[in-house]
Amino acid sequence: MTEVVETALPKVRGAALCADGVGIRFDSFQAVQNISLDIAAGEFLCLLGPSGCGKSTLLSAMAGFVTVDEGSLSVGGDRITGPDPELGMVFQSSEALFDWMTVRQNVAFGPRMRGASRAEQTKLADEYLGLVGLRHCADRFPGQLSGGMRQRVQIARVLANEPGVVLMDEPFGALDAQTRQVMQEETDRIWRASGCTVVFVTHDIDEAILLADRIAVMTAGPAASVKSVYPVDLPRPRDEDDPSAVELRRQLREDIGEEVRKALRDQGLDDASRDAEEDDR
Ligand SMILES: Nc1ncnc2c1ncn2[C@@H]1O[C@H](COP(=O)(O)OP(=O)(O)OP(=O)(O)O)[C@@H](O)[C@H]1O
Repeated sequence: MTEVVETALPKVRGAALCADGVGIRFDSFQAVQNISLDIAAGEFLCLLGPSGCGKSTLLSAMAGFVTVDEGSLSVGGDRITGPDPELGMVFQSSEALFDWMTVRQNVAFGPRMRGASRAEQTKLADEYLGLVGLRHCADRFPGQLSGGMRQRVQIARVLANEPGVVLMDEPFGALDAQTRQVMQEETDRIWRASGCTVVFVTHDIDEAILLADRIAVMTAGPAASVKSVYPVDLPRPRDEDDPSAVELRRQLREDIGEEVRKALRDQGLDDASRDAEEDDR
């Protein structure tokens, strides 16, 4: 059980994120095309879609790491032209942490870079470590923590920059099933406490139903776009056995299954496509 320290953190106000007709190419390869999404301030949006459709590419463009070739992306009404303190990214791998720094130094890194005083750095780091339930680990090094704990440090480090939007690229993909479940519950709690807007990429339909306000399903690539957007009108914390959750899971499986089969057919893997169809039945 995570020991969560009550904090006096001000609610960080989420920022709205808007994609307007976004297209991204790698040389002559059109990865995504005509993506339009209006994500409200404080909303939790999950991006689901077949493997290789362009979820990470879109998320990286939202983070300002990848240039948009058509259309535009904006945060809080300002066009995204590169990395921006308003946009925080949590990666799948906790290798993103600095192994030679203590947990506290890792979380204080952003405030230090923006010139906060030493006392303010420590205060912010401890506040956010409290929020993710890891204040007691502040003096340890990342290598001394479990995978789930390292991911919580990553989340605290991003939140210490007080971004309006947190972008998460399959952050729990490398964790075992049990730790993953704990992290999903933690994410729900941390997101509500922080008030940030979250865009969360996942392969996992159940994870999306557990966390999202809305789920955007992408088509198979190349030139992937948004196929459908599902609101998740279920009370939190979510009950996966709620009949509405069961029905939503069925719809999402069908919707994504169609795209996976299309992708397999396009790759000439028709036998695999037939097998996938049979698995769905
Ligand atoms: N730097 C790059 N150069 C060339 N092609 C790229 C580059 N990055 C991604 N792609 C291609 O763009 C497409 C989308 O890749 P992306 O990683 O965004 O998909 P994804 O939906 O996140 O996949 P997965 O679910 O398997 O992680 C793929 O065909 C990939 O090969």
